[in-house]
Amino acid sequence: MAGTGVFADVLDGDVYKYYADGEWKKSSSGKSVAIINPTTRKTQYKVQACTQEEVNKVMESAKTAQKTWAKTPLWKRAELLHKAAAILKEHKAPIAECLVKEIAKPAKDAITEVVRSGDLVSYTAEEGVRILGEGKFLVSDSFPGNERTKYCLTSKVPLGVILAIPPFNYPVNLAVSKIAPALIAGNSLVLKPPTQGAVSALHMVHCFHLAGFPKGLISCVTGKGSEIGDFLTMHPGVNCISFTGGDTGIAISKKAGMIPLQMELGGKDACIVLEDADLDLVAANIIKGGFSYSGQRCTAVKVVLVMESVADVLVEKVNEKVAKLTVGAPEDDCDITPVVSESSANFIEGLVKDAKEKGATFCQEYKRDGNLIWPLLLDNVQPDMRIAWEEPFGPVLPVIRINSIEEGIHHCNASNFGLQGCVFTKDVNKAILISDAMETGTVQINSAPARGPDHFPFQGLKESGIGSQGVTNSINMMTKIKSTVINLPTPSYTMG
Ligand SMILES: NC(=O)C1=CN([C@@H]2O[C@H](COP(=O)(O)OP(=O)(O)OC[C@H]3O[C@@H](n4cnc5c(N)ncnc54)[C@H](OP(=O)(O)O)[C@@H]3O)[C@@H](O)[C@H]2O)C=CC1
Ligand SMILES: O=C(O)[C@H](O)COP(=O)(O)O
Repeated sequence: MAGTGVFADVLDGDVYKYYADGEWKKSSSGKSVAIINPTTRKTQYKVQACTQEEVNKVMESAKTAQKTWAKTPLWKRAELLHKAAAILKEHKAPIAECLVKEIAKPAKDAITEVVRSGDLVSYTAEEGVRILGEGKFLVSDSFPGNERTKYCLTSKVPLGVILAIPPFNYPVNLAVSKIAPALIAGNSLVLKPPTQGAVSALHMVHCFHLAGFPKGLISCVTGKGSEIGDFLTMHPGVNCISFTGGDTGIAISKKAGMIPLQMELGGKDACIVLEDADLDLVAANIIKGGFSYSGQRCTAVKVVLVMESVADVLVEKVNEKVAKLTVGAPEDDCDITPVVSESSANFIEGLVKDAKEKGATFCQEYKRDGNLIWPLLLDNVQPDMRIAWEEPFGPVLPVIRINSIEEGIHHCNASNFGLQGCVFTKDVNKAILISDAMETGTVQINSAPARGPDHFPFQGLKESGIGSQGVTNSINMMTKIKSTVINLPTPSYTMG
């Protein structure tokens, strides 16, 4: 159970502690931040509201710990990560329990998130050993005007202190996707978990603690992003920020100093459906892509662009499946569970009302109880409706009927976002042309968008992000190239 057994140290009375210098601590602020259970809408947990002074101390320890960690052999760093991964998986049940309570993730998906996270940590350890164990050897005579007098040796070196800020929807997985590459590459890491999801993240951090990482190498400071966020992201001790979330990331990019940024932001992933598509496959993917975790995935299908000639049949097939979705509590493993907060539910409702006023066809009756919103397909959505462009982050999916492929591509590319998209057709040649024309970081052919498997490159164009993640890209992003050049007094040619 959360906060008990091996996790007892994390809890003090009814407030979870923060993690600094290898210890669980109470904040000197004497204040806490409440985490509201999206289902009961009552306070479920409380976390420390850390102070700026505490953040300063964490940054200092992170800097000191990193210097020693960078001198720790790569195989030893990998060994500790494998240990943490095993502990994480062993304790999947209490961590999943937190995910259910603080972000209303369906019970089975919560377990999957923790197991997937353990696998990600192990995979990163292995990948790190491979790619960080290799460098480059260059010789000078390949560049015009040079003799073979210079040998250049390159290797990848750590950046220093990495600040990781994940969002509420995958507070464990999107935290370890930053922690593991940072650590294997020889960096230290400061985690600022999302408030909704903080307790799951604290339990995950405890698994790293139990694995025996050096003091100060990993820290976790809690508090509202709106209160300590700027102080963290503009802190001079931070050498790199890896952020996943919404528009906040755009503001951070403008404020951060001259440091590498990895930004994974919002999306409006389009699903383009051609006349020749297998409509049963499309309907199944729209359900999985649009409604899993109640649409609260950056990679959720967020607009369907279907050719008019097959639209009626597709909408009917999707509606049949929507009717079968179970709606209710995450503890009961329902398909559709309450969205993360009341303000999120209100925002979604605003989009629905706007679509109603402007004449969208409601395939189901709009129904809401607290934060629980029943799945809703909106047909005949027009470009003047907000839902055609905005990201609901909820179980409401717009369908726009199109008369040409160009119209579909135009709608996709007119979006401010450019995360992923998908196209359904049996004609692979058309699929490739459409994929090339779509201004998104990834296009899936005949499947819904997805970030996983976690070693695939994952990146957004435009307002969807900066840089690329996925295990290998994240390790590379959290390192820089260091060159050593050996200058010879006379040219030397191999076997010369
Ligand atoms: N492209 C991708 O890979 C993904 C993108 N997302 C996107 O994330 C959004 C949903 O997640 P959500 O958690 O609501 O996103 P937010 O942008 O609201 O929050 C993300 C994180 O930023 C923190 N934060 C808030 N304000 C600041 C600040 N001023 N400085 C620093 N950090 C701050 C939050 O903390 P706190 O909770 O305390 O406010 C949280 O940890 C959606 O737009 C979704 O598309 C989600 C998953 C993957
Ligand atoms: O927030 C998200 O959407 C996650 O990054 C999704 O991961 P997945 O597409 O692999 O479920």
